[in-house]
Amino acid sequence: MTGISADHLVMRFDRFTAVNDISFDVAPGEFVTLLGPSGCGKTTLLKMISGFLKPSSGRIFLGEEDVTDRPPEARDTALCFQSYALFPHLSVKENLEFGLKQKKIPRKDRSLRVGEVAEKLGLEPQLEKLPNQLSGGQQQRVSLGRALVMRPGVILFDEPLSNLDAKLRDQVRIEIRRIQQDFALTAIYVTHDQAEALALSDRIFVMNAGRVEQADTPEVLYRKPATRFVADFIGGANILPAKLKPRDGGKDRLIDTPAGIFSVSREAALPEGKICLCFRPETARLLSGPADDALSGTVVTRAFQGHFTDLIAETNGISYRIQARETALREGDTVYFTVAPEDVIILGADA
Ligand SMILES: Nc1ncnc2c1ncn2[C@@H]1O[C@H](COP(=O)(O)OP(=O)(O)OP(=O)(O)O)[C@@H](O)[C@H]1O
Repeated sequence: MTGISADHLVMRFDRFTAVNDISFDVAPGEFVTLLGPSGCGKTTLLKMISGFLKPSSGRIFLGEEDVTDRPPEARDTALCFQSYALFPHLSVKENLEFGLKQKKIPRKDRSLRVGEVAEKLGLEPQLEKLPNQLSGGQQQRVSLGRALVMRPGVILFDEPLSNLDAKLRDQVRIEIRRIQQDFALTAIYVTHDQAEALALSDRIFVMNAGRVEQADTPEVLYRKPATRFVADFIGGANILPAKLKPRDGGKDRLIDTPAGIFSVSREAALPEGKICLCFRPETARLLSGPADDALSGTVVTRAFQGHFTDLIAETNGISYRIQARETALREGDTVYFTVAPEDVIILGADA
């Protein structure tokens, strides 16, 4: 297994900096997702790792080896991307074999590898078909298979599921994770779909404007986002302007927001300067009526979602989302709720 390290990577296109001083270590066998909005530099970073782009400055290591100046074919990486890029005139088997032939792998070894990968991916019945005789999911699998037969130490994915419908996306996503583990591959996966990132990754690098804002496990990113951008990008977050109440001698700190006064544990670190308060919609606990420490708002919209009901409520012109397990509340009703101090996240307002 091969780890990946980046040391102060920068990519400039003329005067525009697409990747701005990124350093990281990915452990052997780790599954890391690059997540961020369109244009934040995900694909550029992936292309530098695979060798299709040479960084303006900085170094890339695969294992112990500095590969910065090596072309893609001399790196232990394989790339799998969205437009399946299969050769239309070659059968599935020939498509799978293509890279192996180019690498002059002997015939016997080629059929062994193709057989193994076809079996793992359930492609054996399709081997003689042409790509246009396959479904989108099958084509994506061939594309994945083509990368896997090369037995790379590192596999790189660029939005591999974006051409698939929602159901198939779920299936292939599970397959990708299983295959990555079965083949003990180190994986870097690019997406702007946060649900995909949360479900797949050991760690997610949340990118914004050419930088990594936070690199952490999905759980930490969700529960302890380091910046407002991360809180907003990962999961639904209610973000409210906030001020620390000056006279708060009790067990918890009191935070004043337009939606009411929240408590946050004294242990929670408070950033310098202006702050904002964040809570996740599902952490609001509904009360049956007014209570001492209750927050309240007017229900503006209600949307039944099956296993929960989404309420958009408003207080003093600020709206926020609450996810209720079960509720009879309707538009115009008053919702009373609390958020436990440990579920309240305080962030710098400017970050
Ligand atoms: N060859 C290039 N020349 C000039 N600018 C480029 C080039 N390649 C990328 N860029 C710019 O660099 C920025 C990052 O592009 P990149 O493709 O890495 O974004 P991304 O995060 O992968 O976005 P998306 O999710 O839309 O694919 C964008 O603003 C893009 O316009």
